[in-house]
Amino acid sequence: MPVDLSLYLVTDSTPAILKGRDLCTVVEEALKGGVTIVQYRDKKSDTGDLIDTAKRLHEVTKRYGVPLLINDRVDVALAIGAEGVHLGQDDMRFDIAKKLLPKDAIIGISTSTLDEAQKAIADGADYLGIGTMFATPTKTNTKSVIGTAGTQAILSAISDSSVGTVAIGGINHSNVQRVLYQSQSPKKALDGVAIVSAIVAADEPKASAEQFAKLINSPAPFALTTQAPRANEAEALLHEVPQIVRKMVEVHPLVHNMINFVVANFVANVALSILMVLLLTINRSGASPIMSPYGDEATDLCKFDGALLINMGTLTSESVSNYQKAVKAYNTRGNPVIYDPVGAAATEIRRNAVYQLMTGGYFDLIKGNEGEIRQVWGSSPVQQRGVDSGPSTLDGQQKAKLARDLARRGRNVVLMTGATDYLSDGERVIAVENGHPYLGQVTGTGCAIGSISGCFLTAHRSDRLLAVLSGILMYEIAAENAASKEYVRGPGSFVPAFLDELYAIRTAAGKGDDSWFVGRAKVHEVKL
Ligand SMILES: Cc1ncc(COP(=O)(O)OP(=O)(O)O)c(N)n1
Ligand SMILES: Cc1ncsc1CCOP(=O)(O)O
Repeated sequence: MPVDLSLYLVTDSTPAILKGRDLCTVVEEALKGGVTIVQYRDKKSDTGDLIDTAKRLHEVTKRYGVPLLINDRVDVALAIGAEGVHLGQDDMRFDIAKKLLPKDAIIGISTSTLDEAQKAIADGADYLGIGTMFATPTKTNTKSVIGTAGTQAILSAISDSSVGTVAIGGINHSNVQRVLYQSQSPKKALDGVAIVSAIVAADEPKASAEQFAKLINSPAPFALTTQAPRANEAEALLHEVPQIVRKMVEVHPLVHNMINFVVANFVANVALSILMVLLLTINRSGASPIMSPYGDEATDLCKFDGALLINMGTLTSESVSNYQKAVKAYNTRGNPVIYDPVGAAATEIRRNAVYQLMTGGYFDLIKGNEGEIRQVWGSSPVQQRGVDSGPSTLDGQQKAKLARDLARRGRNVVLMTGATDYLSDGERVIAVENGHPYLGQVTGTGCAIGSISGCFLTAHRSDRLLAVLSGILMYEIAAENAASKEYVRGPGSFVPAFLDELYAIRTAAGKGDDSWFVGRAKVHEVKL
């Protein structure tokens, strides 16, 4: 019978985690809460004590009809008749363990690379413990931290195998749904998650396990199925754009901007031109919009069910923890989160911030220039100077592929901005050639796209790519209209004209007038 790996408890008897409590009592509480498999992992005890504790644990797990596996020690598993073992790469060889253990014993193998996974499958492992997912104080001697992207790469390469899979390392209530969602490859998903401290160290292990079981068995609040491309995808999407703009105007969405101080004023004005906006920067004054980069406020602000924009243009030592708090609040509620990794590759601190944010939360949309998107992908070969993209080294097809691959990896939407914008949800790739060079000469015009996208993602949740596309088109057509005014002579006179044109489109759309859009979109689908 296949083993239920969905909520896999790995024990730890160290004082920092077990906190002096009786291991069997803690495990029994966790079993009451819904743990489906238990691994006894104890690196310190002598063999005699290991056997005694394992025996007691086995009495408990048998009462709940849940298998007990022993970490590393085939001899202990044999001594107490446990259902199986979990072996690391440096433990007893699989073929020897297989020979020693009963035929139906469960054998799980730790894997952090594709080679290890393939070898374990070829040997006949029942399941793979894939990790380390995230760095964790519970095990500091881990070989590598592979995140959801590394896990997805392994799952994708072994999708033909029916081997069981669990992820391990740093998994807790706030990230478990994202781990399951973002690790998923098109043909193979994780069968479960392995947890140590979030259950064993919890004040109430039963409640903790119950909460995990609930989260594992319900879809991630931000989960959406990506749409398969239609025959004439670009045309089909364009057909829907005017109604999405009308919807956005009607819905009046709120966007919580954690934006850099250089562009805050401009972004606020852009957003106000198209809707009502909740703008967060530094001060609060009377009834004007709330101004704060304070992550703790997100717990209240996310209740408005708008979007969150993280724009790390003016990063400080406190920014990342504030962003993380806000992302957690919005992710938990399933509201859209946009990440604009401004200047991502410029400094070591920014590169680390990208890593921390990408591993710590789910972003519905990642929006950036070529240099930023390359850094997020993790392959930036060039040092970015300031926040500009720098000279491009990719042709159109390569840009489209990078946007597609990053979106596929994160199971979200990616917008790579430039003279041509590339937008992808991992399946469809759309190139947009609207806009005007003046946009590149006014600071904040790129950042404002993050805020605009937030409005559209809030108003139209069922197709994120279409939502973002509608926002870009409204924005870039407004820019073209502004630049064509005869009184616009350069970036200075362009800005007020641009705000006016955004306002004009919003007013027209509010009256059901779609004429602003007719024949204007310069959009095509990129086939890869
Ligand atoms: C389910 C599961 N996956 C991975 C591990 C890690 O095992 P290993 O690499 O042997 O490291 P130690 O647990 O021995 O520190 C695991 N125990 N369980
Ligand atoms: C045993 C093990 N192997 C990789 S990470 C890890 C520990 C996971 O502990 P936690 O769930 O507390 O992060």
